[in-house]
Amino acid sequence: MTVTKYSASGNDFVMFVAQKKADRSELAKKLCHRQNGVGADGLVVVLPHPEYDFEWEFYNADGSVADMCGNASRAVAHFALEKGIAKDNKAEFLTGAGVIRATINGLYVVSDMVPPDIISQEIEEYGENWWLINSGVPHLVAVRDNIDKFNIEEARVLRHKYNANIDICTVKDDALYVRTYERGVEDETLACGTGMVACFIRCHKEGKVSDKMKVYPTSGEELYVSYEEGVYRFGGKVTKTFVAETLI
Ligand SMILES: N[C@@H](CCC[C@H](N)C(=O)O)C(=O)O
Repeated sequence: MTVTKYSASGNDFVMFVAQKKADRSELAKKLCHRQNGVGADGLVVVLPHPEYDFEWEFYNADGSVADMCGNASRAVAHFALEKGIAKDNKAEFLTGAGVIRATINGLYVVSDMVPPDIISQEIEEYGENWWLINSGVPHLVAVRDNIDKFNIEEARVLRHKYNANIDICTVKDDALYVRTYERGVEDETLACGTGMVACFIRCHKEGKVSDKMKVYPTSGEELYVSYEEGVYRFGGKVTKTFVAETLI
């Protein structure tokens, strides 16, 4: 099987085109395995759709299905354009969280995110206030003075208690800095798109950021999140790493 590997702000994905929906959970685990497979945070399968350019199946590295992935939404838009599945530098596709519209400009891809749901602003854990926000998938978000220290054991406890990804963020020098413990990878990843958007949403609602902010995840890559005409928008570069024939 031929697969394409992408990195989007440090989140990495294996992707391929298929014709029919299937349970590809075991395949996702094998392909995403860092030693015995291709190695990735997630698998994206692009499938035909009668109304949109395509629809996707998204799997985390542990084989679990997730409704949305902000970084993969940008990478798959680039992939679909190259394959001729999307046209005119635009991709419109169906995810478990709803329809994503992406604009592709070379390697720079911007996704219009699905409308978020702020589930709770009143969660108190480990001496701080967390907001539970669904920005496509659920994120528990705390804002701190600095994010140098991220207690992964505590994040793991919260991840299971709330069945959410866990994010800490800080605003510094007109930019937002974000670290995310990801569900389904079960560790901190180099970046998480829906996590960056969820952090922006909380900071924006609290008046800590302007309508458009540079955002830096753990990888150090520069992205932006904005709130324009009622839409949260997430943009940055994607990297097509390689195309390979797998024997898995
Ligand atoms: N890395 C993604 C989010 C992928 C899904 C997440 N791990 C979950 O299971 O909720 C992103 O860039 O948004």
